[in-house]
Amino acid sequence: MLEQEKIVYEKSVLIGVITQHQDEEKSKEYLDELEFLTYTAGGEVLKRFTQKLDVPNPKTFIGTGKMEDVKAYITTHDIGTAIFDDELSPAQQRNIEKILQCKVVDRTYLILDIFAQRAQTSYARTQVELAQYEYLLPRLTGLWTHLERQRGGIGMRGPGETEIETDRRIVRDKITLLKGKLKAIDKQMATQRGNRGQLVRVALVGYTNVGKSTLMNVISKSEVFAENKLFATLDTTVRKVVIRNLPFLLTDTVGFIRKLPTQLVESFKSTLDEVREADLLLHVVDISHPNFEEHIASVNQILAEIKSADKPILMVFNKIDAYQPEPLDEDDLVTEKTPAHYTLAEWKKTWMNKVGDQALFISAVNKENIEEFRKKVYEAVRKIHITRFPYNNFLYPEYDLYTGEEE
Ligand SMILES: Nc1nc2c(ncn2[C@@H]2O[C@H](COP(=O)(O)OP(=O)(O)OP(=O)(O)O)[C@@H](O)[C@H]2O)c(=O)[nH]1
Ligand SMILES: [Mg+2]
Repeated sequence: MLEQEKIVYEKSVLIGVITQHQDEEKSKEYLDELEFLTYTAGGEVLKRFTQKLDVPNPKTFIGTGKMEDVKAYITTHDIGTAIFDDELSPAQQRNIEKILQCKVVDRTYLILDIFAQRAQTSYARTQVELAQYEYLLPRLTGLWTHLERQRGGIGMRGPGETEIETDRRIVRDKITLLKGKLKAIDKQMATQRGNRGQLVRVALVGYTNVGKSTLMNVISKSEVFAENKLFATLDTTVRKVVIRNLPFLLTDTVGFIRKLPTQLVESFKSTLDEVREADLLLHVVDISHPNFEEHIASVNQILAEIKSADKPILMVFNKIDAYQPEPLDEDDLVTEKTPAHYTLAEWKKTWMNKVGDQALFISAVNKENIEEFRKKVYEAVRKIHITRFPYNNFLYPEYDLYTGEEE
């Protein structure tokens, strides 16, 4: 059902809108991210279209004139997929497909497609499959039936045409089946988590591609798959880590993203349970990304949704090696100084004011400040550990920098 195959980069166009809630700059940021998603899914973007819109057209999302432009471009450039940044209703998707005569996918489906491509374990695959079927169910009639599904590529790694052409009942049965299967695995995983005993649990959380897996590798000396694409990690990895005799469990989790499809949040319940059941969260941030503050906000929002926002959290600002403030000439009295101009020192101060000493700045790749990172993690874990094992409290002295051997 889920196919993993190497594909040639498929020619795509992106379509986004500028609205009251989403100005030109924001719209550009979203499209940058959508382009990265497209690349991750195996596509290349030849052109972006944007339109100012107060309310989306109920039939075709964007207006008729703009649609003509898109169609002309698609025809002359042999475009395989039109990718919309916003969620399309099933009817909109069908209408647009009829007009454009190419595949039409939205951000949600693109993310589902990437997840399908990357799911490794049977658990992750089941979760993705369920999310795909739920996405497909309201869209069953006539979806891409005029296109050859055999060609593969973006959006084609989902349930195939046989299911689509038979009837919804089969899909519903399949959904029930997958839900049952997941429930069984969830139970099993809950037991497994229960069996891990009383060790302190620490979870790496953060936006996708911030360096969680890289950091996991650095601190646990393990080999977790990391790469410069979105959603490199779909399956949770749990490692036992020991810092100065102090053992704890470290979990690497799936990265978060804006507009995370609700189907996915739901079906990745067990993955998120790892976060929910953690004692301490390491919120990793890519400070070199121009929108890192927004990323923090969306991660915090998801943490709140899964009722994990009030756990102890260490803010780990990663990729300081790649951070570059926008230059601001000292003589320039016109340009207003914005956070984009902050130096690293200014960011440190800002975050110190916000969260005290619960913020640190590192480079996982260059191993900069890793010693301080270990110290902070050690101290935070120790605090929790000694409430659980008060009798061996003396085993874990204050971490003192620059002495003692590293684990
Ligand atoms: N410059 C720089 N790049 C880094 C650093 N840490 C990680 N990266 C790079 O960032 C990319 C993403 O790293 P991952 O560790 O896969 O990120 P992740 O947060 O696990 O990503 P997902 O699993 O996709 O959510 C890789 O190309 C890393 O090499 C760092 O400190 N500096
Ligand atoms: Mg990862």
